[in-house]
Amino acid sequence: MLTRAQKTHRYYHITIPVALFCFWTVSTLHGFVAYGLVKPSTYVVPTLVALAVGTLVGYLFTLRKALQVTSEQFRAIADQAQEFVYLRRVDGVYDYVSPSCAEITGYSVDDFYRRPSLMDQLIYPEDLPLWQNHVHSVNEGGANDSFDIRLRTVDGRIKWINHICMPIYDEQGKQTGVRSTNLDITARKEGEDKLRQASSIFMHVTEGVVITDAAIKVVAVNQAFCDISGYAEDELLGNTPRTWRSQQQDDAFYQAMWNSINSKKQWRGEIINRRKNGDLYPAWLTISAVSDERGRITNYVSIVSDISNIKQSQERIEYLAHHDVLTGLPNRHLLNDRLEHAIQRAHRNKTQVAVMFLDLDNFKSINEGLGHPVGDKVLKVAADRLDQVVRDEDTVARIAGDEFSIILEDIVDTESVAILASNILAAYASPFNIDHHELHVSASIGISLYPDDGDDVTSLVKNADAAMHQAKDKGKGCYCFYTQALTSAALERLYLENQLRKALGQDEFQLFYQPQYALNTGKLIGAEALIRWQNKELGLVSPDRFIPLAESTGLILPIGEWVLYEACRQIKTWHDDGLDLPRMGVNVAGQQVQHGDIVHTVKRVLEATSLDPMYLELEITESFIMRQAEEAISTLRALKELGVTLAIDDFGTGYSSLSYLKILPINKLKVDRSFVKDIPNDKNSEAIVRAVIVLGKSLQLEVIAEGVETDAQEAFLKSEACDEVQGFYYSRPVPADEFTKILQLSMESVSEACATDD
Ligand SMILES: Nc1nc2c(ncn2[C@@H]2O[C@H](COP(=O)(O)O[C@H]3[C@@H](O)[C@H](n4cnc5c(=O)[nH]c(N)nc54)O[C@@H]3COP(=O)(O)O)[C@@H](O)[C@H]2O)c(=O)[nH]1
Repeated sequence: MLTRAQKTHRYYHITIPVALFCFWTVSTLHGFVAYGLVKPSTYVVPTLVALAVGTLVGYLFTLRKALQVTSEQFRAIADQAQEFVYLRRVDGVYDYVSPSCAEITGYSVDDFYRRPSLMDQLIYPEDLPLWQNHVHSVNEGGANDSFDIRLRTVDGRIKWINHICMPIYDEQGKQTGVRSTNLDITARKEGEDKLRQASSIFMHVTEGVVITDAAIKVVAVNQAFCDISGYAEDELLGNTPRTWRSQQQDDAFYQAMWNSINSKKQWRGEIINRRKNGDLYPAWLTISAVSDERGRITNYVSIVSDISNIKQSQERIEYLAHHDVLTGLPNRHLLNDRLEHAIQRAHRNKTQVAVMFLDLDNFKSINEGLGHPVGDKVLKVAADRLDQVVRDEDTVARIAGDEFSIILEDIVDTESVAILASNILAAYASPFNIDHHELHVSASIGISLYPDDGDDVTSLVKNADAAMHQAKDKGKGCYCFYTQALTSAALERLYLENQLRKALGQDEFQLFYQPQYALNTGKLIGAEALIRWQNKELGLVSPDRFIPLAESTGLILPIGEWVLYEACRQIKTWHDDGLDLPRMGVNVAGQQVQHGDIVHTVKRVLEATSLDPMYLELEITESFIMRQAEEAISTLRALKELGVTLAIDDFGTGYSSLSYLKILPINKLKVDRSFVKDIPNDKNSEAIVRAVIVLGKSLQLEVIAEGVETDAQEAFLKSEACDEVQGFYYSRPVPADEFTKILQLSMESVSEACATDD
């Protein structure tokens, strides 16, 4: 590779001898012509001058040759150098550029010769201030300089170089340029970066890292491990992992661990370690063996994660998955597990297991009437009382809402189970005092026995549930053992429920209307709307059969709303058709009132049907009103404010409190038909009916007697001055078209009576 100077002066060594020879020839010829051949001075002087000049030139040539050799040696070295070497004049022109410039920068030697100061243009923009400083200080006569800097190669890559720069001066000490070597240190820089990152990770990672040598002596630990273990770094360095061993793992554990490390170069798993303060903690540990290039293990790197929190969360999740949060009792899953095991044990030991299914009787009223916080407290007290009655080895579980289940193992005889059931009922006998409320909570209990009533979890729980429903049907607050007959009853109930769910959508309901009359005038004063269910498969289903089911399944809400709408629509239609009906009585189930939406529902229905509220009478059962007296009052008042009238249905059956009767916003008492039925044979019934009529009068309430079937009953009621009557004696409940005829007849008789009066 030729430098720019070599290229310029490559023919000088021929030019100078030729010039000397010309000088000697011209001088000698000049002497010969001027002084003649014989005179020595004519050729001696030029010869001496030529010899002297020749000697001097020869010396200079030797000197130059020596310089040229040195320069060629420099070039040879520079050409071979890994570094990119250049000589640059102060004006930026390159006198020499080594070939490795192409490898480092991507630009060729000729690119550098052609483009002065090319190096300045390659500097990475962020490093330009550093470079410009350097150039400035070199130009200002600065000394040698060495630093790392980034440049951008021809294809846009960034490379790190170590730049060494020395100023070049002429004989007068004036700086003529610079000599520079540039070593590509990109790989080293990347290595340093990686090392820095690794070191940063080592120091800051939240997992503990322990590095041992091949002899398993700790050579490095990070801060995280010191935090986890409680040891300071210098307490660990030089020691072995025995320092934090917990002795919780046996020899076989360590044997398996080392087998894995030796064969797979790695082991990972859970381990119990001991902190410096003696506490044990679970850790997730990964140990990796590190080998040198010859495959010899040089170190072991352990990564330790303290998983105490994860373990605690796991245990919490496990607990929540198997327990009821409110009461802390096992939930349905755990109950099923335990029952499964109990059955297996009983099977092996030829013993019996009893399953009790317990449902609180009036919990819904409390929960909805007094609010869920009170309901929650009731459930807790109910759970505590249960827990106190059963044996330690029995399982008490809360399986849903107000339903609990108890597993009794190793029972000697069914009598002992019955005694326990009685004890549970007795435990609920005393009132629950919650938030200043004295609440009376009873329970219904169903009992099934393994192996007689089922040999698996599902059938035992299902049969205990069926027995519990039997206890409810028997009047609540009692217990029942499962019998085979209950299964068919439960199946029928399920079938009925499924049909009932579809009934509204399939338009299977219809309203019948039963007339009500003023006893002293015989005038039609109203009608009671009574629902009928015509099902394709079941035929006509009595409300006595499906209303309790609708109430227990919550279906009473949509069904009740449908009844309300249909009754209001019908009376409005009659009115629009000019048929006079002063009042329409509609039965409202307790749940509809408790649900809290009844006021809005009634308002919405009245608006939708454009019925004047004065024509609507809501009949609410006495038992519900008295159970929920305090809570019901505000709802009844709101209903009254809408303009509707209110009647207490089935009066006489629900232990009315006189104090409540006085403040309830009601208009009418409806004597239950069970009392009317026994008139005139039963003096007690007569006395009750008489008392209700007197009570109604004293409270300025109207009294209607329902279930009137005979003229004797009517005569009795007349003699006691009962206001109104309803019953088969006058008419059975009839469909709307038949009732239209009753209405028309009634209007005709009224106009006849008016005509007679006239
Ligand atoms: N929540 C709702 N309950 C309703 C609705 N429709 C009816 N019911 C309740 O179902 C029970 C049975 O009702 P039903 O079979 O319709 O019986 C009513 C009358 O038919 C019957 N009655 C009337 N007069 C006589 C009679 O002289 N003798 C006799 N043996 N029975 C007679 O009484 C029932 C009306 O009772 P009541 O509502 O108490 O006035 C019943 O409890 C209904 O309340 C509904 O839409 N929603």
